[in-house]
This record gives sequence, C-alpha cells and structure tokens, in this order.
Amino acid sequence: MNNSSPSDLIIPKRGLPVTIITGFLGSGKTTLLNHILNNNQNLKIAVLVNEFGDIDIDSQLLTSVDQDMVQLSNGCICCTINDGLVEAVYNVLEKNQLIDYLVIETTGIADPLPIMLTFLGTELRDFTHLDSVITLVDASEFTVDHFESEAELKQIIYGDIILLNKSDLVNPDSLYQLEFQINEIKENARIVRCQNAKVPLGLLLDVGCNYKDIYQGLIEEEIEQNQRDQEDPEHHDHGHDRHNHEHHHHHSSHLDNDGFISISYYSHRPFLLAEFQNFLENLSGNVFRAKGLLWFLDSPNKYIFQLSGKRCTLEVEEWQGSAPGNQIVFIGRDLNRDDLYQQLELCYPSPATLANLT
Ligand SMILES: Nc1nc2c(ncn2[C@@H]2O[C@H](COP(=O)(O)OP(=O)(O)OP(=O)(O)O)[C@@H](O)[C@H]2O)c(=O)[nH]1
Repeated sequence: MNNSSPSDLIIPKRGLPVTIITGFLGSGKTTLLNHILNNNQNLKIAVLVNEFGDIDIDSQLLTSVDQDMVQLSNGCICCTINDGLVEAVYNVLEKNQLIDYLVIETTGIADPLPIMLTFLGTELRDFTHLDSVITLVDASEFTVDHFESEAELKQIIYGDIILLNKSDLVNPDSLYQLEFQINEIKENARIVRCQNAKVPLGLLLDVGCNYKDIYQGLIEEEIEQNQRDQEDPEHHDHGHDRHNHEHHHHHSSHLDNDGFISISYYSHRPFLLAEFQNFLENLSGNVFRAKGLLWFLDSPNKYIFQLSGKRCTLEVEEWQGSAPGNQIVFIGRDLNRDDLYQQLELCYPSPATLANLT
C-alpha cells in the first residue's frame, strides 16, 4: 500500500483535477469528504455537494469548508444536475482562481454517469480533468439485490476506486464475500477496505485512474449532442418536466430516483429525548436513511442525528451561533409525510410538562 502523505501530493497543471465521490445512501460519502478536507494540507479544494432533500444537512456537517463550497440543488439527477453542474463549476472557478482540486459529492441515489459525462463531453473538458470516481460501499448494508436500485449498481460499475467502508461493522469473512460480489459486478475492481473512509489521500486524489475506454462511445455521443445543443439552443430544454422530457442525457429507470423520496421536517420547538427515541423505535422500515440536527428540551446542545439502514447515532455538539431548532431529512420508499409529521408531533412536551418547567 502506498502510504504517501497528503503533503506529497503534487497536482500537475493539466486542467483542474476532479474527483467524483459517489455511493449509496449512508455509505460514507460525507465522511470521506470530511477526511479529505481535514487532511489535504496544501491543496485548495473546492467542493460541490448535491443533496437529495430540501434541507442542506450535508454542508452543515462538513467540518472544514470555506466560501468555495457550493451547494448544488436537488433535482432530476440525470439532467438538471448537468445544467447546474457546468454553472456551479464556473462559479467555483470565478470565485477563486487558485483552486487546486475539485471534489463532487453526489446524492446517494445518483447514477454517476451523467455527472462524469458532463466533465468529459461538455465544454468543461477543456479546463478540467476527471481524475477518478470513488464509490463508497457500506459493508454492513450492501445487499446482492442492490436495494433494487439501478443507481447503486451503476455506482459500482462506474467506480474507479471502490471503498469498502464500515469494515468495523462486519467480520473478515463477510468482507471477503462482499469483495467477491463487487468483483462479479465489476471485474478487477480496485477495492480498498476502510473504516470511516480513512484512506491515505495519496491513494485517492490525483491517481489518474478514470478509465474512459469503457464508455468512450457515450462520451462521443455527449460531445455531439452538446454541439447540437449549442447550434440549436431551443432544443435544449432547461425547464423540462423531469418525468417526461426528451432530453438526451443518459438515463432510464432511475428517473424516479429508484422510487426513493425525501421528506424534510423543520421546527423551532425542542423535542423530548425519550419521546424521540420512542419515535425511532416505531419508525417505519421504509425509512432507509435519515439525518438531521436536533434540539432537545433536556439539553442545551445540538444533536447530530444519523440513521443509516438499521443503525442510528446521536452525536452531541454545541449550537455555535445558529439558533436551536430541528431539521431532519427522511429518505425512503413509500413514505407518508402526514404519518411522519404526526409521529414527530408526539415528540414535543405537553403543555403540562412545559408549565411544570417554568
Ligand atoms: N461504524 C461506522 N460508521 C460509519 C463509517 N463511515 C461512516 N459512518 C457513519 O455512517 C453514517 C452515514 O455516513 P455519511 O458519511 O453521512 O454517509 P453519506 O454517504 O454521505 O450519506 P447520504 O447523505 O445518505 O448520501 C454516519 O453516521 C457516519 O458517521 C464507518 O466506517 N464505520
């Protein structure tokens, strides 16, 4: 294993190097991004984060971000992101000419191909250089049916480096099995086992291992289509209906985000911790992923709430500047907003409890 330290990284000047971080819901993408941002030392890294959900939780969980950070909005990942992506990259470059590196975190249900093609087949290819696609796989949750998600499968197929993350949660035999299964999806996959995505940055950044040959035809199609779009901009419909558009980008059944939907929740009243725990115990199995910042009557602190598959954590931090409140995003299939909201309403203290406190 190459143990080069981040300070050994010398990024050649051949266009802004770009790394795309992808991986299924809760697999550890933001954890990896934090690892990169906290250990990059000399590199000035710009970050683009795309979230599935109206509330921008991820950017609030990045520990070391400056003004170069740009949040991409939610949308039909296969197309809207492409229009927004070119613009967002320009924004980043305009803000700061001295950026050494660009890292993009996709949503957990994104097919990375359209994002890759945006770098390889549009005007971005003139001044950026796609270094690699890193795919996180949650060793404790990965299933052979890939959560019935086409995007999850594509993330592995197009991953140049697969990080088999959360290796602490499974035994070595299972890790071996998982490696076998991943290799069945992608022959000779470059797999690195890790915990909390802690991999030496020399193995991840500026590794030049984006193997374009396997989708060269798609790149050429993309280039041709972009040329046609430029000649006839009317044809390029930016405000399209995401479920019924004739846009050229490469997508198919993941148009509905593989059936995943997100529900966001805000409030400015504190929950009761015990009631919230009760809420979690009774939470529908259809909620695959949830994350948020929570305020409890019982504590002056901020709680970072993470639910990924069957696992759930609450980490304590200080509010530091921001006003206390609750922000949660739930992601899953067949979720019912009214039911969720009603259950959350039960997490608040009753008027009698509040009266007793004053
Ligand atoms: N036990 C364990 N937990 C981990 C590891 N890596 C990440 N986690 C936890 O898994 C949860 C999800 O991690 P994130 O980095 O937010 O995952 P993500 O891929 O960005 O998730 P999305 O926001 O759904 O796209 C968090 O609670 C992390 O602390 C690991 O190696 N071991």
